[in-house]
Amino acid sequence: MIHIENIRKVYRTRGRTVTALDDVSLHVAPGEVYGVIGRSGAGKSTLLRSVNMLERPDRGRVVVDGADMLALSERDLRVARQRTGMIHQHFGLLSSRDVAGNVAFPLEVTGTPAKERRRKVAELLDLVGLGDLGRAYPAQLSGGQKQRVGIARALAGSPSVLLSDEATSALDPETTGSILALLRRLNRELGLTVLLITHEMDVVKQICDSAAIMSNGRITESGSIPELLARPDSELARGLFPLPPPPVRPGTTIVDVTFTGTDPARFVSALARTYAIDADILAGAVEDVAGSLAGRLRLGLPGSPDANAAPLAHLREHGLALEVSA
Ligand SMILES: Nc1ncnc2c1ncn2[C@@H]1O[C@H](COP(=O)(O)OP(=O)(O)OP(=O)(O)O)[C@@H](O)[C@H]1O
Repeated sequence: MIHIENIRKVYRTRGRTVTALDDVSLHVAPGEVYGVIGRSGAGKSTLLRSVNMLERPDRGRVVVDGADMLALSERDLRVARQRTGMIHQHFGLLSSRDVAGNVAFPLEVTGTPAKERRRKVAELLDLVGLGDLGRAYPAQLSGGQKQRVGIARALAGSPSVLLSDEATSALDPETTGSILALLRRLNRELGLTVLLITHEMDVVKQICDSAAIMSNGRITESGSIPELLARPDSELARGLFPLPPPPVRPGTTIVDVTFTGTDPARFVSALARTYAIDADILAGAVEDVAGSLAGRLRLGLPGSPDANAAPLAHLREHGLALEVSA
């Protein structure tokens, strides 16, 4: 649905040169919720804005729903942008217009007749749970309600793709949860593909099917969440399930096991059953990630890593990612 290939973007301002995107490629499949996570300045906004050409990459290729975005004329680009809705951290609502007027705005721009506009606005407000707030003004709304208006407006052009620019960063955790649940529902019910950028691991944990980690204008890790968690030394796993530094325990093998879709009790009891090992559980973080159980568990196995070669191989053979320290 979104194919970004080897894009590069360099900003040059007053003698300063910043490479915001350094050979970035990303592939978002139709119907998935894809999160790009990274620190401030990593290049996330530039990447997101390159999808609908709010920023034009210096080179590379961006294809959205079959349209080669860099090759489009201004007119065709306007049409392609309507198929790509966008929501923002600070909502971007017009304070002089009521809720219905804000949602109607893109429909006015594209010349939708008034009657059709009214029908569509009512339908969109119902969809985002604001059916009775059409006459309210943005100043009268909570942050969560404002973002719902932003989402309704972004969906006015019946887009196939929704771009979310830190949409929950200005919201408290509970409201964040309800907006993410709404995005997930729209993703499932409308088949909407969602590409979001965030600096919060919790957002990835709550709704993403796939993710990429960005740092200094580059993508350091990308793939589906189970794929990423299965990688040895996964940066995403460490971010999602932080554990304290490993303790020093002479004569013990410390192993951090990352798992997804497995009940951790199963591999701990398999070690006891097959190898008669009494593993100590030293730390752990287990959560529901995108609907399945995932986490990291730190085990202490008696003996050196060499002495534990067979049980460690057994764990790896069962698809678990391990980080071993003595
Ligand atoms: N219009 C611009 N002109 C010059 N430099 C820019 C411009 N936009 C972004 N940059 C620089 O490009 C780099 C990447 O910025 P970008 O906003 O894409 O990162 P980000 O990961 O979204 O960070 P944040 O979460 O703080 O917005 C930063 O060093 C930033 O200062």
